[in-house]
Amino acid sequence: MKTPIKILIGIGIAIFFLILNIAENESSLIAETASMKAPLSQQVREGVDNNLKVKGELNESQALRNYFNTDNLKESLLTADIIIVEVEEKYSAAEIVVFMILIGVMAIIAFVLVKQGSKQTSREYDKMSSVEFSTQKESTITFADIAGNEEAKESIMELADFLKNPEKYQRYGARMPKGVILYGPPGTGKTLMAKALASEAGVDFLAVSGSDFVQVYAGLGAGRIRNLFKSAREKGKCVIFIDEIDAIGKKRDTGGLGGSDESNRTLNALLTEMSGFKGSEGIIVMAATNRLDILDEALLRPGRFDRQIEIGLPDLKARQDILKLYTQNRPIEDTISIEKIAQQTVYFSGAQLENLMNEAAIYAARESASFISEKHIDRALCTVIAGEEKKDRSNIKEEERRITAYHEAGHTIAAKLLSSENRVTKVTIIPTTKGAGGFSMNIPHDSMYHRKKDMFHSIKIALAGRVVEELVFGEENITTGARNDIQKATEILVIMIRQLGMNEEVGIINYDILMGESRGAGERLAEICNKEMKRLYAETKELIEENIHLVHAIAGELMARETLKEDEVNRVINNFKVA
Ligand SMILES: Nc1ncnc2c1ncn2[C@@H]1O[C@H](COP(=O)(O)OP(=O)(O)OP(=O)(O)O)[C@@H](O)[C@H]1O
Ligand SMILES: [Zn+2]
Repeated sequence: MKTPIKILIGIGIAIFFLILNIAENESSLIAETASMKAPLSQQVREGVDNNLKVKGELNESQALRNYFNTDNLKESLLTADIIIVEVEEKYSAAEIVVFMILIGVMAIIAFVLVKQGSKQTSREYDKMSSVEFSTQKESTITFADIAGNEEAKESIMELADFLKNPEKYQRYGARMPKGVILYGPPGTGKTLMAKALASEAGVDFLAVSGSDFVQVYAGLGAGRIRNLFKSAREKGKCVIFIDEIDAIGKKRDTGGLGGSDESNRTLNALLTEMSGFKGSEGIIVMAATNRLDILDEALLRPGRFDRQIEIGLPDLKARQDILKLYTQNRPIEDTISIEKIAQQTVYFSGAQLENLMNEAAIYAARESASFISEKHIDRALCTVIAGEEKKDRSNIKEEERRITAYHEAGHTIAAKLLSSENRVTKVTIIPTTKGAGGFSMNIPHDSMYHRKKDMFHSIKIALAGRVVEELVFGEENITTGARNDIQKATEILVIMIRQLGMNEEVGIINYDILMGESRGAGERLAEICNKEMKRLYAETKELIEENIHLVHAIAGELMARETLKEDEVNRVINNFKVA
């Protein structure tokens, strides 16, 4: 862009001088002698009168020559009977031609510049709207390269089968899922999963990032989406992978701030494209995000990203598997215990574990050591944890793990004791996207109605985390970990009391309807809710106190193994029943 700027400056200077020139030529006087109308002499003299410039053409008349020396030129000329004509000095034909050529040249330059610019923008536009995705035919990554996350792997393997044998599913009228969202913390292998799916199914892999679609030019994002799907269709079967889907798929603004218009348009294009292709076409769109909760609901509807798979941080066992994977092809000293490293790397993601082994390898290489030894790994641990005092940090972590283990054990034991129908399918102390720790429970119930007693049970199960914290660590050491639990318990209780007529004192009244008329009911309701909650908390505490041995057992197992599956939970509890 350098030459055009220089040309522009040149043109500017030319215009400036031209204007100056025109201004100078304004209102000149031409004096002629009466006898001689046409000036003969080449000599020109100028005089100034009342700011008027007088140009006299000198001919033989000596008189005129003298007049230039007087003060009052115009008057003197007139009294001397010299005709003066006041004229706008005309440009000569040559001057006009030059002037026109100049304007012409300028116009041409301007035209070329504009055209060049627009060509460049349109070229840029073309380049941008044709997304530069990385395509890989049968990328080399397979499911064998991914450790941990067994459940997620299983459901993605299912998809691979869908892609490989669509006929098998079509025969039964099964609809192939179009979109899958992988969600979870960064570096947990979401991209790996998508790549493995493509390679396992032997199809192309089209990878883009959501942030590629956030563009300055209006409509560009939407254009890129359309192009992406166009090339996908041309390829036939393929996996489209959209990393950071949240960049385009954030909840749409209903407030209508102009700024979000563009991303709305991109999101709409994506939704349209996804409804546009048939499942049988063999295209699967995979998207990854760190946060499922900020995505627009429209994205998660059936026919779009209707499968959501959580990819969590690895637990102890998964960390061991990942570490094994990354020590496989490295010279590791025999004395190194993978299990011990796994224990030291609580809350590490797969990417961090990979990084850890890589750093250790670098340290070993620097020393030209024959093996990667414990000291290299220790040093690498410090580097990866970056700056923080390793010892302190692992102490904090240990305490955190203990608290989380007991808190989750509380939920688990309460769930198992309150109803034999309750199944605890999984407990973990590895943070999930839903918060620290994780506890999942299946209650086989009639989904149409919830019984009053089930609702009370749900509240107690929610409170049990806090109850255990209080019982085991003391009232002063209770933590913020119960925030979501308290929210959930409150929500259930308030609905029971305000809307469902499940509290004798309040009666069978919908307080949301009544509220407008009776002021002060709010305070009374708050009092009743509080009283109810206190009762439920006390009952939960009693239940837990009687069974604290079970809590200790589950917490102990959790600290040792981080994640317990259903059968392991049942085994721990049953051990006590038999004894
Ligand atoms: N479960 C795993 N097994 C093996 N390697 C893993 C695993 N998880 C992560 N890694 C390593 O971490 C790297 C980064 O993983 P990946 O890019 O798939 O994470 P991601 O979840 O997509 O992260 P982000 O959210 O940051 O995009 C991988 O290339 C791999 O080396
Ligand atoms: Zn909890």
